[in-house]
Amino acid sequence: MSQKQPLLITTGEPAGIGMDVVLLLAQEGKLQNLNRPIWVIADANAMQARAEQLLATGALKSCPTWQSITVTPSSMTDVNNADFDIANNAFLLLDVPCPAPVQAGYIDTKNAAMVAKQLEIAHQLATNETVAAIVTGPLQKSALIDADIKLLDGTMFSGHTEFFMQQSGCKKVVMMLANQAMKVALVTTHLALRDVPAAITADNVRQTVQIVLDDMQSKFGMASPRILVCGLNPHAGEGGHLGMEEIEIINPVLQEFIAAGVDISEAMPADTLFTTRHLSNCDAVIAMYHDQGLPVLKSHGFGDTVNLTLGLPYIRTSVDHGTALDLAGRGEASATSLYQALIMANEMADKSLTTS
Ligand SMILES: NC(=O)c1ccc[n+]([C@@H]2O[C@H](COP(=O)([O-])OP(=O)(O)OC[C@H]3O[C@@H](n4cnc5c(N)ncnc54)[C@H](O)[C@@H]3O)[C@@H](O)[C@H]2O)c1
Ligand SMILES: N[C@H](C(=O)O)[C@H](O)COP(=O)(O)O
Repeated sequence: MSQKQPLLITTGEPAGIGMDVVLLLAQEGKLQNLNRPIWVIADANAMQARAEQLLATGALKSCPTWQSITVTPSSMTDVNNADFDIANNAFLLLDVPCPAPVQAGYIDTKNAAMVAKQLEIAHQLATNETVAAIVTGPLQKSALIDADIKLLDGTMFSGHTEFFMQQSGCKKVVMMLANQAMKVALVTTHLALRDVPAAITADNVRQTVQIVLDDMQSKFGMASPRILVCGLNPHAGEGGHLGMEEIEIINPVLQEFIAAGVDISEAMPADTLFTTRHLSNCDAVIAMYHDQGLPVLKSHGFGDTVNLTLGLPYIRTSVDHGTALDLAGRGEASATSLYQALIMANEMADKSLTTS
């Protein structure tokens, strides 16, 4: 095996495009050019079936080769000692079987536990440093919720970000999405819009800014990042006439950072923050909620964007897209976001080797 630790891909929802994009990158030789072994968690039979489906569409010209190993909690030692023939295989497949048959494009909630299992294994392998980073494929949050799969604290499964945060014992992590045009970090993540205002607390804003500052340095090598912050309300509250969160909560916290010499703005109107003049003079934007920041970012590079979690004890990057059930097995899914997520994880892993 190569001396470098592997990058671990979870393929997520088996009915979605997670396995498709792995197979497409393998065909292009893009899993093999990263200089690290690639491990992939999936159902081995479903992976074989998806490859045959993609061969039938013509999207795959020939079937990539991979080596397979069965994974159970008791076989983790085998995984750690896997003798992976990297020269002749695109990836090592960690086989986690699905209890129900997999049909591309059609969710079966009986397979939701297998999706959660992928994340548990990934967390375990990243925590014990068997793998250098986790790169997640898309899962269908509603399938896990419908199957009554909960986060560690007993609340509804809301996403990878919250899952890895709780598994790692972190009180707070930050979702950031990044592409060539911008980096956007979020104060709140997968929360109903009506619950957002209550979650905009001084502690939440302060912890978000601190994690962004720390990880912009440790993960992107920026010692003094320039950060712009969105207000919560239209026109950043219009001087208090359209909401008081900016005056009472957000700006007092931002002023603490400004006083400490951090290059950060006070709350700005979100509609004009995302303009070229401002973006060209900043390294990261902090948005208050999911659909304040992510639509702008994705409209500037859906397919070339990486989702990453800041504040975790290990590296986790992800695709920018969902399960795309309409494209699964059809050979029409783009694998560029997975490739960008792998490149970013690889660079961060190399960087942590040189700085540790
Ligand atoms: N990383 C993740 O796990 C992740 C990310 C986003 C959404 N989701 C989940 O995915 C499910 C479906 O979400 P959605 O429909 O909002 O978003 P989606 O990204 O699955 O699909 C939105 C549109 O983009 C297209 N698309 C998506 N990925 C593509 C690709 N690789 N190449 C070409 N076209 C692509 C789809 O065909 C669809 O038209 C939801 O359960 C959502 O929570 C998961
Ligand atoms: N909010 C993410 C996005 O829009 O791409 C997506 O839902 C994935 O979130 P997790 O990485 O937490 O599953």
